Amino acid sequence: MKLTIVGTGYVGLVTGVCLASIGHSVMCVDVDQEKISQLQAGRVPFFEPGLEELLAQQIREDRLAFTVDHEVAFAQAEVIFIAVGTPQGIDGLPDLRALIEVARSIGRTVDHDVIVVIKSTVPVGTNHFLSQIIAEQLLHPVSIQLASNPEFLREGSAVYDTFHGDRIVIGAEDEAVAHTLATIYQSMHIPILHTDIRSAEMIKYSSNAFLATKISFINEIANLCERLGATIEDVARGMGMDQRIGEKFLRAGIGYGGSCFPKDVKALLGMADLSGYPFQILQAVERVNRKQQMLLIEKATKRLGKLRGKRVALLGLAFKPDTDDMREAPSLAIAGALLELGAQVVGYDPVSMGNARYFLPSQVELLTRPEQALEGADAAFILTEWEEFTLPTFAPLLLQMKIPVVFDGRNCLDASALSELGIEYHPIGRGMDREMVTTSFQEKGRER
Ligand SMILES: NC(=O)C1=CN([C@@H]2O[C@H](COP(=O)(O)OP(=O)(O)OC[C@H]3O[C@@H](n4cnc5c(N)ncnc54)[C@H](O)[C@@H]3O)[C@@H](O)[C@H]2O)C=CC1
Ligand SMILES: O=C(O)[C@H]1O[C@H](OP(=O)(O)OP(=O)(O)OC[C@H]2O[C@@H](n3ccc(=O)[nH]c3=O)[C@H](O)[C@@H]2O)[C@H](O)[C@@H](O)[C@@H]1O
Repeated sequence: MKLTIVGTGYVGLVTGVCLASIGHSVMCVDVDQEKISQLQAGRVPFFEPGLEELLAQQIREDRLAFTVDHEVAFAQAEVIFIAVGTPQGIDGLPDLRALIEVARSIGRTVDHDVIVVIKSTVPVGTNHFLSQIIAEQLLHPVSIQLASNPEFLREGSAVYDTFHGDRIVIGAEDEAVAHTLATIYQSMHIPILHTDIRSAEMIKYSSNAFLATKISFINEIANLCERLGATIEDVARGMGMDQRIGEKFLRAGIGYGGSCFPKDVKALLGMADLSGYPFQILQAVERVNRKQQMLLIEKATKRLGKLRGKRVALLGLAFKPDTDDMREAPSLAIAGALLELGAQVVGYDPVSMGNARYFLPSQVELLTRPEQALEGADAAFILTEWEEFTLPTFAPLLLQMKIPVVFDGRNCLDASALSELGIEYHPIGRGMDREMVTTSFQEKGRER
């Protein structure tokens, strides 16, 4: 089919490239001329494993093209997918300006019947709202039907996720529209769930909010494990083996970040608020996440005393490995808090140094090699579980520190390798003082 994708961010580009690779003819449009020029030259403007190879192949095989001209992009389209950003607005709710702009442009431009699919994550009711905007702008007597098709890919494994998704959700009021969309994805052999539009919009937010809840929950269990002398990895494994719980998203750490969980949790809280329903669990999820981001600072202060004047090396700045995305990365809150405490902050990341310079305060010194960041440091914070930190070649670099003390916010280092080198290691959720906690707790019981 002839498909158009509006917006060439993560979702738009990955969707466009993947749909081209299963044989559709795809035209991508973006307002960012520089991005489009890069894409036309076969370059992906962000770090995403496997995407550039697939992009180049689709361009070569003439199934994928790019433009900044909406008229050109819409001219042949049978289905238009909208995947523009819906960033958090000043009131905490998603900013829908880019979507509204695209809806107006579709209304003014399209001169044939077309299905418009909203892929962007949007508050419940937005599809309906956008269909009104399109209708207000229509210059031609055509039928434009809307559908919701939320996206569930993760950055860092976006291409894999697109071909191996657990489900494709299609929100459409019209059976024929749902059928056309199902046909587009047919060769991916992924289960398709057809719902009404509002439920599809809600599935996206509830899924992200539930995953964020899982993370805050396991982080609180980890904090308790430290106090009660248990080990979070064993606890998470034991919980996850119960298929009703599932093993995924039970990695304790310094909290979730990224362009979606923080914003989508806020948006769902905002929607609940506007409808007069206090969403108490989700309020706690957000609070726990904010607190968890400060955990390494608490641990370092306990171990080293006041951090004023101390040199702290932040290793890993992106919000997770295999991406250079710095949006809402825990490193931002941690660096800001350390600077406020008067610490000297240095940072290193294998791929996100360019974005890090743009997102982090200028007082944070960025160094191009981990050993440079570690040299003379009083503390090292591991903030992203990049593979290079887990290799045997990494641990000896920690000996460059003033005193080698590591606070691992992702529990990704090998504790026994560090101990052999005489490096002091502070992971998350691994209780050390089992005896003391157990006896004091049991003694209390005996007293009763
Ligand atoms: N990043 C992710 O992993 C995921 C994002 N989402 C959702 O998908 C949506 C898009 O997210 P990202 O791809 O991260 O966004 P992004 O911010 O990386 O990219 C958005 C793109 O839209 C373009 N754009 C803005 N206005 C435009 C217009 N009028 N016409 C054409 N292009 C326009 C921008 O120039 C930009 O290239 C958001 O709603 C997000 O919540 C959903 C699942 C995963
Ligand atoms: O709506 C979105 O944009 C996307 O948001 C997340 O994907 P993403 O943000 O790319 O990354 P995740 O792998 O989900 O990680 C998010 C954050 O949670 C943290 N995390 C994840 C898993 C875990 O067990 N523990 C944990 O702390 C990560 O470090 C990261 O900071 C969802 O996983 C996707 O399904 C969804 O499409």
